[in-house]
Amino acid sequence: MTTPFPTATILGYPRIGAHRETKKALEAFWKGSANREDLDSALAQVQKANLTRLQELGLKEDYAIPASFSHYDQVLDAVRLFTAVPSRFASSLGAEGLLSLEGYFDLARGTAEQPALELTKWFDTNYHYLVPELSETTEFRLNTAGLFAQLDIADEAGVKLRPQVVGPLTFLLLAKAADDAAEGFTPISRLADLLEEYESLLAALAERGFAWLQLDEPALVTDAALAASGLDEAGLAELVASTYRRLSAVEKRPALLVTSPYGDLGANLPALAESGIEALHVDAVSAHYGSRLAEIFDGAHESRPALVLGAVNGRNIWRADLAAALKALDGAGQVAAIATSTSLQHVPHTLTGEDHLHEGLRNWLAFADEKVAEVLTLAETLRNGAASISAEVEAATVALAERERARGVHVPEIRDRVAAATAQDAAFERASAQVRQAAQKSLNLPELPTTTIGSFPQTPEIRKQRAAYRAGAISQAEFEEFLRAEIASVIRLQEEIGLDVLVHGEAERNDMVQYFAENFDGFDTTVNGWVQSYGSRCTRPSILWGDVKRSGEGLAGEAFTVPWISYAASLTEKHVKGMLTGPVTILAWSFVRDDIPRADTAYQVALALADEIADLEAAGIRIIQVDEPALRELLPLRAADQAAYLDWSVGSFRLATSQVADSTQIHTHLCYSEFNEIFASIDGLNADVTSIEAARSRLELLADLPSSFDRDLGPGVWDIHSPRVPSVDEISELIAAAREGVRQGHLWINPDCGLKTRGYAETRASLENLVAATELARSAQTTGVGV
Ligand code: MET
Ligand SMILES: [Zn+2]
Repeated sequence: MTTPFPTATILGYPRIGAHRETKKALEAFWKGSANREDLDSALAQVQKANLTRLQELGLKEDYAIPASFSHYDQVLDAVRLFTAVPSRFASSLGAEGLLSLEGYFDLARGTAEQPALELTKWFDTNYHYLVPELSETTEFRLNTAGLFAQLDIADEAGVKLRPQVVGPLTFLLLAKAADDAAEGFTPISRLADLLEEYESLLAALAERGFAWLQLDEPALVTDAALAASGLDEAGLAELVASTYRRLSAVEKRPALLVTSPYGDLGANLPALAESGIEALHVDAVSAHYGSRLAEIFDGAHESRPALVLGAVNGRNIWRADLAAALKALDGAGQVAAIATSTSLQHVPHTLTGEDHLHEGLRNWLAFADEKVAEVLTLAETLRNGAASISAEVEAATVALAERERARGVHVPEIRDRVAAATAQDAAFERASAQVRQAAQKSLNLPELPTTTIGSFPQTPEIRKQRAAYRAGAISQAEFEEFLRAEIASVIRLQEEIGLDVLVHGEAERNDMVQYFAENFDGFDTTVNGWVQSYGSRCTRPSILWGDVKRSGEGLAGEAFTVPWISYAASLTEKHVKGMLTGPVTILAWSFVRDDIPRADTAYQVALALADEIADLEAAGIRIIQVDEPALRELLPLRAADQAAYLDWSVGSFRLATSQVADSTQIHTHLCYSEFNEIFASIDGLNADVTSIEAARSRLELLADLPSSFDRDLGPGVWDIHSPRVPSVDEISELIAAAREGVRQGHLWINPDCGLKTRGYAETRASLENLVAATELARSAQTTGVGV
């Protein structure tokens, strides 16, 4: 264990490829248009290109580059590495009882017989991992094939890669009990068994001559780890200490680096520091360790791990304030290495090619490659002192000062408006639910009103026309003409089906957040700024860099959804919903400025939306939906921080929606959420009607609905994530369940989510069944049967 830890490193690098080569290779393989050999060679190329680039950038020390490539997901990699395969996937195991790459894809994507492992959010990021399913009989077995294949590719390229694996505690704390596990089984109860496999892994790596291993333990910065382990803070810290004491006691092993991205280790910090590991990474960006680091790493303790300071933000896209980073470095005690705070998997590859970005913006940014350079710059000071990087510090300081002064970053009128609005309670309040419900009787809605969530199928034709418009092949007028025809046909379809509250179908929107980014000041979009969401799926978040208002003249700017909604409304006697994306979701799915509190940005977005809502109302639209599918996404990992977040997230929704007439009905839509936590949020949002994803769980969530709940609710009765058409009977059953749970007169009938990923055939058939089932339920209600 004499190889020193490199002085500069990253916790992980994007694996989607600079031009999404990984995505393309995987999807071609899954489609059958490429064979395994094609896949392997395409992905080896991506990995080699990444290594070459990182070395060129300067990560040249041995073990500076982690083995962070993955064919799908890092947690699933650990499932394969330890053969932690649930029995329902037994047939995906190969002859030796191990998981091949093909079997690995079975777990990721599901098979004809088995749905995939559950996909869920990775801490408070927009990345999603696959949830391991364990039981008391899961037979762990070490299978190094996948990990070694990656290390071999690096060997060929002459790079000494640092093996990287999800740590044992995080693996078990993120896992869930398999369906066939005994009542009361908890994954963490398998720790001792799993550690045997980690011990074998250490031996196998030592055998191959690896001097370092990175074990990622982000679960140790969350309060969810307490619930998952059933321990209190001290109990968990003791478990952490004993786990790593045990691994450190393995005789022939690589030195251990334990990482703790996304937050504060709390009591687990001293536990890890005293456990015998050789290096400990802390996230010095999202945690404020203050003097706690210096107390442990002050140089007097020989037996302490090397401190790897995560000083460069790995998950935002802003250029580092190097002067501030130097200060943090100064206060941290004896720092052995500089790292990113998290893996760089959360940011795009590079700024190279993003030349169209607004004015100075490019100079304020750092994507993955630029962040590597920042890490190297800071690491330089470990050898040569702070003065050695004074030119770089100066350049960063100048860029930051320019950013602060740049046009649009600080718009006094917008700041004043937010300050004035948020100073009054009235800006967040509406009349009581009862008063509103009385005023909304004039909407003349039937019992059990039917509606959809907003989008209709985004057909290949729509995508083709949008691409033609963007490429300049058709004019704006031609494109708009096309969109109007599309809207007319969506309205006609809904009238034929007999839905009650109609939508315009969102054909003009490429994406529910980017569309707003394009119509607001303060945003910019990238051409190639893709980040992995899960597996081969990538998103291209917009960059929220300045103060926000609607684009166009004046502080209020110009309406942009109104022309489409009004056009749709002009084609029908029925109500057409105005459709907006809420402030929290706009923030959650964008890269957000780091120079002012998120709450302030959320309130700016809220007021821009309030302007659009006022214009929709003025145009005669009486039902307005503000979607907040991401409401819970940014929820802090530590309970102590959650109240402040809920205050501004819920507050910004209310600021956007509270200035309407009592007779205007505000809807919201929530999906991808933890159901048990959701009703308090729904109440807080103070919307009149909430549609919520529920079909897959067969409306289980209604069991948690408080009896005092007196708002309207539309639990989804059609799972739109699959192309299956639900029968009238199936929908009737769900409606019956919904009527048990929701107060009479307050139930809406709708699908789970928007229909943009569906085709028209299944959309029409499913909605017809939904309307038929609703009519059956209505007649049962009037005759008193089944109520
Ligand atoms: C992810 S929530 C989607 C809501 C949006 N209105 C749609 O129908 O697509
Ligand atoms: Zn949704």
